[in-house]
Amino acid sequence: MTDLTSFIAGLPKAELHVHHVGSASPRIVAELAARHEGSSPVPADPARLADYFEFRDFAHFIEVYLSVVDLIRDDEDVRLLTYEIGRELARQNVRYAELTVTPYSSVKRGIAAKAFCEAIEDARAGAARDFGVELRWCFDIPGEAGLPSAEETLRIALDERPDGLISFGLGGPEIGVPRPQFKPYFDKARAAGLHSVPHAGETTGPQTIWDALTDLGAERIGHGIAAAQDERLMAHLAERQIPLEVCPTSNLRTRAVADLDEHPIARLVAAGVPVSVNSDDPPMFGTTLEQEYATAARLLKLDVDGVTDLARDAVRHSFRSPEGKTALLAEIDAYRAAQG
Ligand SMILES: O=c1[nH]cnc2c1ncn2[C@@H]1O[C@H](CO)[C@@H](O)[C@H]1O
Repeated sequence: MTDLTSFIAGLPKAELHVHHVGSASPRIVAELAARHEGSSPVPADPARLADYFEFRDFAHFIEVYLSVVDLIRDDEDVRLLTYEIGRELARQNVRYAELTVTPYSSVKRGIAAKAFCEAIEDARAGAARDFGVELRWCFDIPGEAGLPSAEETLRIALDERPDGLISFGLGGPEIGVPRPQFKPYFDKARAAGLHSVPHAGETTGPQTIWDALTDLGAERIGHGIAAAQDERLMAHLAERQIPLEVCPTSNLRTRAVADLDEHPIARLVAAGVPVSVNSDDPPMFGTTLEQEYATAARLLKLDVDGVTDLARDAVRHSFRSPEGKTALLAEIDAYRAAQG
């Protein structure tokens, strides 16, 4: 196992499903909380954060998530947070990451859209220069904030159009937030050349995934684990090669699954559904991308070659340029070959 752990650590990787604020390190969260002590429920002591990040259910997780979002008050906070995410990804040998960013939440809290986009782009340039990691953005609609947030997210995406923006998403709760209502916004985002990557089938059943495919033109599905409850849907995803972005520990920690051993990833893979393995909100869930690879290796009974294939699949499912994909695949192959 130690061998596999160190193999995973050194493996060049792509991360396709990781949230911006959900990637803030405990040190940064605690620092921000200390700055706003008295006005925030978030503990200013990093040692107490683990308890704070203990979630009763998905709704509680979103409540806690938004309390951390509340700590980010200006574009300097955004710049620092984003740059530090780049550092942590690079530490794990992630070369390319699609980061889900929710501009609406920050704009609503008083950061101008232009300043927000400049901050993430500055961090993107800094992360490429200083850490050798390529960051790309998925701007997501926070589902709980409804259609006004969809309107505003689309407006920011199209008016600001930061260089790193490649896709349009939909996050937050699924219960009480039907996907079809967001169709007009996804239509416009897709017409403008953005890829469609909504969350679906994380906390509700397969119908939500069907809706994401039919109404939102999903090219990949965030989570999508409920597909395992529907043979026809799994066959459809396999036939069309529509990948799921699977985040095992997240599903455990938000209590979408009761036990990792009950996680449907193996059933999905057995049905031929393309999957990548991702970390979602790593410090909040007490995980890392490396740990997610190790967990997937255990659940899928993978050896070094199987884990290498997982890394390759994430690159293939990504929206990186063809040259970028070829280069990263070659780097993965060279790493595998050098390990004997
Ligand atoms: O696992 C997740 N599922 C859905 N949304 C999530 C998850 N992790 C973080 N967010 C974030 O929750 C906020 C509120 O909608 C959004 O910012 C979304 O990106």
